[in-house]
Amino acid sequence: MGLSKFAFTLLATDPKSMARAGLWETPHGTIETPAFMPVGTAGTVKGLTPDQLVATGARKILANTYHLALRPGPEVVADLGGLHRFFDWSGPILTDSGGFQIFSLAKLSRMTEEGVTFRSHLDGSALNLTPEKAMSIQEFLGADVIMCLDECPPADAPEEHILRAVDRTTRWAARCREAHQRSDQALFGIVQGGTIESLRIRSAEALLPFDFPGYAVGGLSVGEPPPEMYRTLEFTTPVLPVQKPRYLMGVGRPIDLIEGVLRGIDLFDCVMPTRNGRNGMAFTSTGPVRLKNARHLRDTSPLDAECPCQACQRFSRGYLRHLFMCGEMLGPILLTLHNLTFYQRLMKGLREAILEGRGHEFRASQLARWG
Ligand SMILES: CNc1nc2cc3c(=O)[nH]c(N)nc3c(CC[C@H]3O[C@@H](OC)[C@H](OC)[C@@H]3OC)c2[nH]1
Repeated sequence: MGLSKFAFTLLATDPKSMARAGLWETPHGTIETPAFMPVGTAGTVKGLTPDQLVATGARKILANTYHLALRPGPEVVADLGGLHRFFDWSGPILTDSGGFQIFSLAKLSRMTEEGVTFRSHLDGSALNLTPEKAMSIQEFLGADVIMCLDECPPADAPEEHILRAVDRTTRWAARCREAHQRSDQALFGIVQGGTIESLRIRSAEALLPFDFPGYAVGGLSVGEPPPEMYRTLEFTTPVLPVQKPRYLMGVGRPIDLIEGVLRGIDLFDCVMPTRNGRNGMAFTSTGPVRLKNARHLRDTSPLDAECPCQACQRFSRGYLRHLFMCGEMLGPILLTLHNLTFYQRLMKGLREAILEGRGHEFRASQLARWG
């Protein structure tokens, strides 16, 4: 059975929370969970070479179907050897189905039962994304983990809109399951339902019979208050299979990763460490640091004394600030390197705490230091 390639082994579950630590086998290596996946939208984590990315501790990255489907196009990526060859990444890769990006990026988009029609944000050309096309695109790209095409309603959508999105997402999941051919790829179902318990349960229960190798919690990190996201996880993850990985899409800040793990999430992705890094905002073990702030002008201290990354081991805060003030490209590169190292070290610490039975104490230990 092809999907035996995606065995997920639980190593420990925290006695006082839903936190778990596990090992997830993929055709491109084993992922230690909980894990954070850096976002690489157009086939690159902006500013980093693959070796630098490995140095941060990352073992899995994302590409993004919407961007690559438009440019250079799935067939071109396939002709160039597929995503792993394309950016010479030997680790696992996950792609999204593209539906979410279409709503956040495309100029015009319209959704019907058939699929989503939209105009490319690049050249305005009209495109049509159906569940079947989302499968063939992701098969051409060749990621290890691919996502169903789903409908992610805005956080403030009325309940009947969220209900319609849940049921369409379920119908599209059936079409994706039907259309997906490659047995060396794991197709994840995506649970919708906003922050409404009955609709989250409806969505999760409707996806269980498909026996997906993993389940994503979608429809969050779309503007809802964090406590609403946490509450939603509390009644959503228990409906999902214990023995399958759970992926919370688009999340989040460091505290959101901790709160998500404590509520049973295994995988995360977010642009925050890379995007904030490019803008001079660093996550550190004593809280966030805005490097463009004048207070760092003559600061000889490292960005984060506990961090093993190049930015912290070799340079002063004064130098890093200088790079940003001059618009030097080394600034964003070094802070991207640092922020991803911070996220990977955070997940490593959380995983070790869970393995030692003290996962539930991890939040307090971190918050005390972040100020
Ligand atoms: C920021 N908040 C957020 N909430 C989200 C909710 C959904 C959702 O319900 N369904 C789908 N299909 N995708 C979602 C996504 C996009 C994740 C992708 O966004 C990409 O980041 C730019 C990344 O791809 C490099 C990732 O692909 C795996 C969300 N992002």
